[in-house]
Amino acid sequence: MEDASIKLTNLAKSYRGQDAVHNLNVDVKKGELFGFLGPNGAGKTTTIKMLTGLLEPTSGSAHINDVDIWKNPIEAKKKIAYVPDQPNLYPKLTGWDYLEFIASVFQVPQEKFQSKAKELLQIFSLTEQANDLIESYSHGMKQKIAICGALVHEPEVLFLDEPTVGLDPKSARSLKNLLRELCDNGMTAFVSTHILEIAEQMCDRVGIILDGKIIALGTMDELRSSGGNLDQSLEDIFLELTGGEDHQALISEITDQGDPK
Ligand SMILES: Nc1ncnc2c1ncn2[C@@H]1O[C@H](COP(=O)(O)OP(=O)(O)OP(=O)(O)O)[C@@H](O)[C@H]1O
Repeated sequence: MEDASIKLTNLAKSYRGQDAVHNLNVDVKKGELFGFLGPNGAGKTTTIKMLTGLLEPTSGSAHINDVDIWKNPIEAKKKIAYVPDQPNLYPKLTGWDYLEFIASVFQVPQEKFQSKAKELLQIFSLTEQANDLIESYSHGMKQKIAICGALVHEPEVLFLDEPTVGLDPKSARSLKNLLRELCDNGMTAFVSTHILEIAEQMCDRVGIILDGKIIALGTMDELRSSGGNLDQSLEDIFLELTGGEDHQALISEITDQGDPK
């Protein structure tokens, strides 16, 4: 694929000899909003950590806009932002100071920082709390300030791990709209989520990972037509591919057996 913004080539990780992620080969195009789905323990976080320079692959490579993140980490990390599912923030900084700190690390000019920070705080309804200490923020507010921090330096590629967990519906909607707009303007987003409805609504393409292997990759239409049922929802496709329906049947069986009626 031309213009791959994120390129995984035979990317693999094993923990103490146990394979967690097997030879992944995926290209995500510039400007694409890519959804990365999979059941618990499938290998999503392991993959994202390898792509963001936090976990060294056992083999293979990961490129961000043609820069190998493991061979040239500083250059690659200038291009990316990562919001983990449990962001590590500085509790004794105010929201504004946190954003200013991130912007200074990425050498964002002061004037640009000021307008970008105000815009992001406004989008996520945090303007009034900008001068409060982060330790006083709720879980959702912490999540939102972490997202603002990720976007304040206008990354070329954004990685989000479970971004809507903890967000209220208005903030989740703001995030979806903002991601769409940023990707339409050329940013690439790699988003792991369990919320299939969100992936279905907002992603250009999705990849489904199971036991460390990509088992489906494509647009919603491509996934539906490969399953032979054009009316299928992403939830149906996901459960079918990941064996969720079998588990569901098993759970119902056990529950029914335990039911005294
Ligand atoms: N530090 C570690 N040491 C050993 N095994 C690990 C480690 N981290 C993850 N694993 C294993 O690697 C596999 C993939 O885990 P990973 O956290 O990447 O999954 P995930 O898809 O992000 O799951 P979840 O949706 O539950 O967050 C799992 O079998 C997990 O037990």
